[in-house]
Amino acid sequence: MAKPLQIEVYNPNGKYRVVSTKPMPGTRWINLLIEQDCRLEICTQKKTILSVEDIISLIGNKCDGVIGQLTEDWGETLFSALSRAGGKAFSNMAVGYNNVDVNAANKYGVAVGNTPGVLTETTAELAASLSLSAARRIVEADEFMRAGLYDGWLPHLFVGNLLKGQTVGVIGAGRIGSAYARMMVEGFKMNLIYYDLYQATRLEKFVTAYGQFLKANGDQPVTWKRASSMEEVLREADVISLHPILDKTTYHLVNKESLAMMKKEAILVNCSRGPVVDEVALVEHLKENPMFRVGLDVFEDEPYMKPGLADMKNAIVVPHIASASKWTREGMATLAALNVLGKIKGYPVWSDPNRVEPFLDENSRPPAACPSIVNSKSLGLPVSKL
Ligand SMILES: NC(=O)c1ccc[n+]([C@@H]2O[C@H](COP(=O)([O-])OP(=O)(O)OC[C@H]3O[C@@H](n4cnc5c(N)ncnc54)[C@H](O)[C@@H]3O)[C@@H](O)[C@H]2O)c1
Ligand SMILES: O=C(O)[C@H](O)CO
Repeated sequence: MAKPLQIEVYNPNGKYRVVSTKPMPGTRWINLLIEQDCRLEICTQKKTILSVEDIISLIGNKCDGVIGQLTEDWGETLFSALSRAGGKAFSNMAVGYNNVDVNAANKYGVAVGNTPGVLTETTAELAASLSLSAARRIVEADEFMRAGLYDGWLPHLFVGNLLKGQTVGVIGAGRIGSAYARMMVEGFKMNLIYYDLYQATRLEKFVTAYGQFLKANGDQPVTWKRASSMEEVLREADVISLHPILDKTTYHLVNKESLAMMKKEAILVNCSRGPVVDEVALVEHLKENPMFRVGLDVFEDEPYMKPGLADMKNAIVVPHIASASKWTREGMATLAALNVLGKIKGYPVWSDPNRVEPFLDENSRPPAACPSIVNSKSLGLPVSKL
């Protein structure tokens, strides 16, 4: 028989059994659960990615809800196990939920939570950092210094791209894509071209107003354009950042053909999900186009990189850290815990998952609602009037 996984138990006599597959930052989420009569079991096993079998053993015979991670495969097997154990709630500690089979959750009547909003600016800031680092070749220059290769200023040393006046392209102008666009437009006076299935009205208004402000002050105004196809963005933009969800329509959105449409000196940033980019085609493109640069937070076969990527000087790679600020990660833990708690308690679903601030205020009790349940309509869950 497999050895049981290590767990830490809080409030052993609590009425509802909630499992968290990982320790998460902060203590507020723990306190919120135990104050509301939950027995909380946190898996502390030193194993980064838990298997489906590991999670089945954590669920056991009686489990009211699980807080899980984006690295876990939440499909038919886990939802049926959770349902057999009496569970009615699961929440990812992430906004993206491509690791979750929502149809399977619907079949077993399990609510699926996610954590939107709290990570919008944090993730956009990382995308902006990667854009800048790629444009100004910061990682290459840092390696050069540390290798003791710097022997004096030279006119050609690490010459990169100036962002001001160039065009930033955003594919997927939702919460994070729009926040990133605002940063690049306002911070670096870039013009914007974006592609999304929906019009980003607030973003357009922001760029228009900022352009008018610049003009009134005698500066060159910034402009925006909603592209009618992704290809238009690829052809026109100097820096392109990917922020769509991962689904069938965005899998390998950037591939050999689309890379060939981009400018030879363009910068591509991906802080969405790895499979949005065909990484094998990207490695080839980086090899053939040394002036093309890329900043990646996510990878097609995470945690692995496709062969050759790590050798490319024109690639900056970081380990899926876009939401990694203390405040954000603590907030994500809180939202995930409140999704599970709210469903267990029979609370309604918060009416606007884009406005989750009331749940994050440490000085007041959170609203009696689930902050964000992605299958609330399918399950016919009531919506909060608050
Ligand atoms: N790297 C990280 O750590 C990190 C952190 C947070 C989020 N993410 C990823 O970012 C994604 C976006 O998060 P968000 O909060 O901005 O979500 P969101 O739902 O607000 O935005 C996603 C946008 O993508 C658009 N979209 C969907 N299909 C598209 C298509 N085929 N072409 C173009 N646009 C399309 C949607 O219309 C929407 O506007 C998440 O789903 C997650 O996968 C990654
Ligand atoms: O989807 C998400 O939330 C990220 O990938 C982790 O923050």
